Amino acid sequence: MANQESSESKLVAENGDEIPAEYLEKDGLSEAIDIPDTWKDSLLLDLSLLSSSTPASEPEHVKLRSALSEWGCFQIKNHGIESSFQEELIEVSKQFFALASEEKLKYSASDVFLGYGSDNYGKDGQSNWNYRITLVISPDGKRDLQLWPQKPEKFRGMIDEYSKKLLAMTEVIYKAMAKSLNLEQDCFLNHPATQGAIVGRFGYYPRCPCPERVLGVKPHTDGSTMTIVLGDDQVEGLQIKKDDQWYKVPVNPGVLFVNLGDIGEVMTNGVFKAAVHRVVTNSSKGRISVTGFCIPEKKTHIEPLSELVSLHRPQMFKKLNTDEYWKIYYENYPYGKVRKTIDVFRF
Ligand SMILES: O=C(O)CCC(=O)C(=O)O
Ligand SMILES: [Fe+2]
Repeated sequence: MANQESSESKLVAENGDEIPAEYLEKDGLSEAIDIPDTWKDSLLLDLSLLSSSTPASEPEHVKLRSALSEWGCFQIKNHGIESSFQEELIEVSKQFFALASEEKLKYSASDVFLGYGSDNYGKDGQSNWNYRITLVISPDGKRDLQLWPQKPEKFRGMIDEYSKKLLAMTEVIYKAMAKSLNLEQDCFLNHPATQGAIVGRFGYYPRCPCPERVLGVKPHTDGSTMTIVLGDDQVEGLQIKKDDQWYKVPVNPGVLFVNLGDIGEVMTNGVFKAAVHRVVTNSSKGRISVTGFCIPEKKTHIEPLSELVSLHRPQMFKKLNTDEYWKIYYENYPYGKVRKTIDVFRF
């Protein structure tokens, strides 16, 4: 990864300079369309109808199952996080990115993934138009507080509070996923894939003079079990791909976006899909997002749940070791060789 000093100066193109070739997509971007109205409703779930006391017969479980099998993602409302809290977290994140470079660079790390920096890979067409700070936010014992910003003053407290809310939400969703598949309700929660950590990625996508050829994040699936995105409610940017067509994720105040990652697809033996997604840029507005990735522990072996393997549905993925998985993910992720790392583990 390029050093943080140079990555900090590269995005000055947002002020009208020429865009460095490393950000430019050779062939431009394929167009995205709105999600058809018929699907929009099916992809918006009411989390209050999916709490642990809800019987599996609740129709919202059918919606959940079909959203994850067809799209690998959905949006949630009535999740218990106040809109005012969401707005404040976006605002405080924005204030962090508005700080002087010198202050932000205090939190850069040698790690390819954690700390402050940008997805700057230095080769033509490979860099993403963003700044981000990535932190382990849960459980408390796995946090590296050296990387947690001291400014703005409220940031740490809000991250702490959000991590607790996220954890509670993931538990509800894992249980609902199990029920939607007629499985024992704790089968995901008790699985090693959900015992790791939640990593928070606070992202800033500056406005970009050439959104037709520059992406905030290139097409990928997440290396997570599940991911929850809190997006700016003023600016679109996230898009999902289904059957070779890109769709814009609608901006909906108070609503969160949930997608399955590669590990979730492996666990469910491909019954649920990891959503392929990307982030586009915008010529008039910058965008902020707060993404929570639920990732398994290092050196963990993951294979499909035996309940989802049968004569009719043979095992689709080999047992994977998370260290091996991440090695392949990082060898390929920025370079566009393998967009879905789990394809390597497919039978
Ligand atoms: O900013 C977003 O909306 C999503 C970011 C994302 O896909 C990622 O960091 O993996
Ligand atoms: Fe992602």
